[in-house]
Amino acid sequence: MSHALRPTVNCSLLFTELPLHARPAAARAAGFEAVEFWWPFADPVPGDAETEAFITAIDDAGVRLTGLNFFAGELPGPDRGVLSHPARVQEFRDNIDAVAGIARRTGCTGFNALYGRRQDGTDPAEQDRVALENTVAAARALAPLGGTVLIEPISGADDYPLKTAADALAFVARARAAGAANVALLADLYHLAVNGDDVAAVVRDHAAQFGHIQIADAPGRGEPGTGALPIGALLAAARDGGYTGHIGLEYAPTVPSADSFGWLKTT
Ligand SMILES: O=C(O)C(=O)CO
Repeated sequence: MSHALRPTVNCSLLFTELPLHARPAAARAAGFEAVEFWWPFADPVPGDAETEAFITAIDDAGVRLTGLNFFAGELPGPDRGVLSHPARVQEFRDNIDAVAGIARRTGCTGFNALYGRRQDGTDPAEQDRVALENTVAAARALAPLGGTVLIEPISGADDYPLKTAADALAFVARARAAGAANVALLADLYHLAVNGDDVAAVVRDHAAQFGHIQIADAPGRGEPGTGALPIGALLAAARDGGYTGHIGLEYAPTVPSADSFGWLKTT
């Protein structure tokens, strides 16, 4: 990237041609210094050997882990997060400890807690209450490690209640009012655009408060240049607006992953 914004490669969408543990090294070979992952294990609490293998893959590759999603149920799949699921509170709470353990070992500080879809037969207000309590618990556990709990509007599921930046910012404000200062919006420019948000206005008005930015082009979720989103201009505006964090490259490449970075030279 031709500006000061720093890329981090989302190894849950990029380099999926390779086994999970080979992806950090592939990102390094492509010239990157940082990676992020969706929760890379099937269970909320992985075994010690699984955890070690994951951390070793990152350490051996010589990259930094900058972002990690909390356990999100089946993703992609029916769940898209469990933060607001009353029946899954124990799984989420157990997962907080597992995430904190990885944070301690890796220095990772960005943790995406996907909200989850509305559940048939469950009062939305009850889901929102559970999400708030879980968020506060996660924020408290990660604060001593310098961690931030990220709240992300996503697209592709009508019953996922956080669709716009305003939706997520309202929830962030509630978490902060409940005492969790280390909670922030994850502005995924692709999801916001697909959901019809005014992405330029969101960046203009809130860039300095973003906890993290992720990018993919829209439509299609491919690498920048495969759709119509003015990603270069949006990232420049984010920088001008005071955003200094990483940029998560969270796209599904339309070409082999290693060949999908040409756009970086001109962005
Ligand atoms: O589910 C998705 O599409 C995500 O972006 C998760 O981080």
